[in-house]
Amino acid sequence: MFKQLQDKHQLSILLIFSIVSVFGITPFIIIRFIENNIVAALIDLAIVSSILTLVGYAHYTKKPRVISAVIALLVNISVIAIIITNGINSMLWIYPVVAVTFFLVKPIEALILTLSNVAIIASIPNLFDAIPLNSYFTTNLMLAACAFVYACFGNKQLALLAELNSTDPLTGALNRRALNDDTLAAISRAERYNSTYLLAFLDLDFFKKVNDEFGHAEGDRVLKQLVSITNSHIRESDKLYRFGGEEFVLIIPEIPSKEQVSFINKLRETIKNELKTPTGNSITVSFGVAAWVPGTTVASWFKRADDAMYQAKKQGRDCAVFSKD
Ligand SMILES: Nc1nc2c(ncn2[C@@H]2O[C@H](COP(=O)(O)OP(=O)(O)OP(=O)(O)O)[C@@H](O)[C@H]2O)c(=O)[nH]1
Repeated sequence: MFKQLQDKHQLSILLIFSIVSVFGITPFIIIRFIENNIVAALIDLAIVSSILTLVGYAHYTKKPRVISAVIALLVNISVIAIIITNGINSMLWIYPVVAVTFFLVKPIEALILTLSNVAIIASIPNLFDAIPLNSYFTTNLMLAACAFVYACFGNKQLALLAELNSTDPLTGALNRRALNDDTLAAISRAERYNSTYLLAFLDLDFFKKVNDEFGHAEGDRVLKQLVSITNSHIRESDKLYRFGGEEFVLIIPEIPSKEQVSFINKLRETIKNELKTPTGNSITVSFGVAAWVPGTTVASWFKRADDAMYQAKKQGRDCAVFSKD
């Protein structure tokens, strides 16, 4: 989920960056041709066309992060090339390049790239005859420090947004939005690799009684504890989602057919042994389970698991029913 949000965010940044680059650099291509500074004009032309091609490619492949890193390298190398070619006249381009580098790659990578670039430019002979070297260093380091702090802060905000976007606030389980995305991803993965996947509905038995007898706050505690128990008995690749109310969904990838029934029943028994009312009575869970089969859609998968859940409740609860469809 975080990766998806980060990719979307990065694609938007790349789009804005390409528009700004075209409008910012194109006039200089014309000016340099008019001034007969052909090398500088060709470097600018190469920069703009490379950025447009790379940004287009990032949108086409939906893989913006590698492309962002390539563009960061490209603009940093280009600014060195243009300063070597044009001297002090192109010196000011270092500032937008430093700033944009922090939008393109991780803050620490941007910092390393920027410091290396600033140092390389400082070593160009005769460049600092006209401007003081200490001002050059100070202004660039100030800009890099501010951009670094801002980029770290932005990354944290994005991670928080992704968490809020995908997590159920009461229990900390993944939410329905994440479930829809991950079910689609599971189906395409299963279709591509023909791998085994289980989708299990978990529903607390007689949960209304817990609320009625011990109050809603106690009901909330039970929901949280169910999530905590379940999460501590599944693998990291197995994911638990709150479907709504006292109903949860587990997506379990790569589980061999002969282990499926025993895994689900062991989990059911564990929950029964560990999840208690304040008076010490066990709270049980029913399972409705459907394995991925070729031709499964999100709707058909949920329906098969839901039908199996209906059977589990009908059979008296505290049991697991596997869909036979
Ligand atoms: N405490 C608490 N209760 C909730 C929450 N969401 C739903 N519920 C309660 O969950 C109960 C669900 O009741 P039912 O659908 O009758 O299910 P049940 O009592 O578990 O019965 P079976 O599923 O048939 O075994 C209702 O009392 C809801 O108020 C929640 O976030 N917190």
